[in-house]
This record gives sequence, structure tokens and C-alpha cells, in this order.
Amino acid sequence: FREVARASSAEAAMEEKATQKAAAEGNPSPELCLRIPGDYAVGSVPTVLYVPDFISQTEQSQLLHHIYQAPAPKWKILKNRRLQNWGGVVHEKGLLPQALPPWLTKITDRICQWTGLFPSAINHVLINEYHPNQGIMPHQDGPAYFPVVAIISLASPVVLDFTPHGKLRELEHTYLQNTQSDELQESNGSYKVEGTKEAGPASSSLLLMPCSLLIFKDQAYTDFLHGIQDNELHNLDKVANISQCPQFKHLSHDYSPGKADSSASSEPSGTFRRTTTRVSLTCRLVLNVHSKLFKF
Ligand SMILES: O=C(O)CCC(=O)C(=O)O
Ligand SMILES: [Fe+2]
Repeated sequence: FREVARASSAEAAMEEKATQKAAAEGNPSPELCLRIPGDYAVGSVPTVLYVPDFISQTEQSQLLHHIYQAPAPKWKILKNRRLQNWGGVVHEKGLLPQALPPWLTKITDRICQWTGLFPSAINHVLINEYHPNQGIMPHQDGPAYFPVVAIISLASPVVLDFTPHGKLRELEHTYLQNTQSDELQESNGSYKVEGTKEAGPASSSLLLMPCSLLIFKDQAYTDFLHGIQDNELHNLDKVANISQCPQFKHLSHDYSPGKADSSASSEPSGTFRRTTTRVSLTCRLVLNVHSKLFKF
């Protein structure tokens, strides 16, 4: 028994050391993994998790360094953003894999380990770069991906919107017309209650600060579109996590003590102006990996 006790106290000491080391490096503690599902859930859309400061400032600089060191052809230029694809080519039916570089696996392995939400290692990362007037239109991620998305934000804050997609809105509309049940809507926080005809699941937005981690899955993955508006001014009214963004709280309409501050801002109240370029890492898992390029 003494040996067991000694072994477990040694383990506890090692764990404690690891926690201290992680904290010293600016990483979240290993307990984060156990807390993610509950403590980090935000907004009315199930399930969206927001983790501020998931990576350190040093890690942010290292990531940006690697991203901007990539040769020019690595960038794919689109109308409203440019992107780098890491991990291989994603097809409708799976992934033609290419190993992720260590500077990415350092982050993706931590996401897997600490969230506990991926059945195997993240094997695909899309890096998007947006200038202040660029965005990504509302969309749903493709069928090849395991339905949990992890997004690391770098360099500039941005507002990401979740909007229910048409199919779902139609269904809700039909259902509500058939049941005419106001009670159901009132019992469910994710429904706007504006009379039975207009009711539908609410849209919601999140402010993604540099170094943060966003996770979305479940209904947020299947029933909502996500997108970023392509204008410099972003509205903070529907932002569900404003209380977790201390630098922005005073700009929000809901925050009365800061009203004097917000009137000092040159922007319309309840908005913020993007002034710098944002970079994001969309980290996902493709379960179906082709082991051979060609089959004979
Ligand atoms: O940049 C972002 O935060 C979103 C990116 C995204 O939705 C995607 O890559 O599919
Ligand atoms: Fe997406």
C-alpha cells in the first residue's frame, strides 16, 4: 500500500510540475480538457465553445512567422481572402494525406488532447488570411470532415456569425405553423419569439480574439451556417461572448457604465472597426484517409 501511495504521490508531483511548466510557457493547464465542454460553452447555438488565450503570444508570433515564410505559391488567392492548405487534398470522399509540419502539430495535438473531442489526430489545417474588408460568406463545412471544427485566431479580432440555414428555417416554420405552440418556443432559448409566423432559431455571433480557440459541433455544425462579413465595421450587438473580451466590453450597447467611453469612439456605437489583417487556422479531422494515391 505504501508503494502505491508513494507512486501516486510521485505521479501527483509530476502532474503538478507539468502544470507549472505549461503555465510558465503560457499554455492553458491540462485541466482545461476536463472543463471545455461545460465552462466554455457560449451563446444560444448548441454547441459552440470559446476559449480565450488558448495559445500564448509567443506561439502566435511563431505561427505567423511560419505562415509568412511559406513560398508564394503555397497561397491560394480567392476574391475575398487567401489561404494555405496543409495536411493534403480533401475530396468529397476523403483525404489524400500529406503530413502536417511540426509547427502545426504542436498546436493541433494540444487541441485534440485538451478538448478530448476528436477520435484521432487532427490531420487537416486550412489557414485563412483576411484583410479588414474581407470575410468568408456564410457556409457549412464539407461532408468529408468529422463534425467538430477548431479555429485558432491570430493577429486581429473579428466577428463570426452563426445563422440558421434555409432548410432548418423552413422546417421550423412548417412545424410552428402546424403546432401553433408558443410554449415550445418560450421553453427554448434558441428561438426568437416574435409571434408564431416569424419565429425561427436565433442567429448568434462571437468575437474571436487573437490567441483564442473556437470549437463548434453538433447543431452549430449541422444546422447553422458560419461566416464573416466582408466589411471593416463589425456589429457587436449579437456577440454572445462580449463579457470574455474585456477590451471590447465598453463598445457594446449592453454595457452601460462604458457609454461615455463608447461615445468617445469615432465608430458608431455597438460596432468596432477592423484595422489589421486577421489570420485563422481551421483545424479539422478527415476520417477517411487514402493510404495509396493510386490503386492498380
Ligand atoms: O476564418 C475563420 O474563422 C473561419 C474559417 C472557415 O469557416 C473555414 O475555413 O471553413
Ligand atoms: Fe467554415
